[in-house]
Amino acid sequence: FSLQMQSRFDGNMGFPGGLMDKGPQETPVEALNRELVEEINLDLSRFACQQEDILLTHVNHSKKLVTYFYAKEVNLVEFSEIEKAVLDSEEWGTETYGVLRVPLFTMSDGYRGFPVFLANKFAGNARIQLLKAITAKNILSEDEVN
Ligand SMILES: O=c1[nH]cnc2c1ncn2[C@H]1C[C@H](O)[C@@H](COP(=O)(O)OP(=O)(O)O)O1
Repeated sequence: FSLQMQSRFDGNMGFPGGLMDKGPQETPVEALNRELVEEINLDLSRFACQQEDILLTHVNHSKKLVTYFYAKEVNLVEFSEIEKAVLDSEEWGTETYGVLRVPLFTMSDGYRGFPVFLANKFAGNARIQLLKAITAKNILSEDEVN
């Protein structure tokens, strides 16, 4: 398994995505697909997210924000193509500062690998979203994550 995140302009780790445009003109999944093109140059003809890819909805009362988290499964060849396309995205170097694979293992010292990665700073609730994706997609069990 591999799992893609990005380093953001603000120094946080996060997932590609963003806010919906104001007004009724786009649904959450349409906004996501628009942001995926802007931030990671995703080929929507092959990899567009669908409503059924939704994993988590979260309400942030203090920020008056509802976040929707979608996870799309692809094979390793596709994953690699998606990674390489990021360098040609419109927002490379402005919003998107790096594309990264999350280390989905823990080394024999019990710390290096995934635990070290989790010590990063994450945008919004991206850390919770990451843990949800890992258990929902059966990459690690809840016990292993804990
Ligand atoms: O990966 C994320 N998971 C959850 N929330 C996130 C993530 N990345 C950003 N955010 C939060 C942080 C901000 O409150 C908003 C908007 O983020 P941003 O990327 O700056 O949005 P735009 O592209 O400017 O629309 O979401």
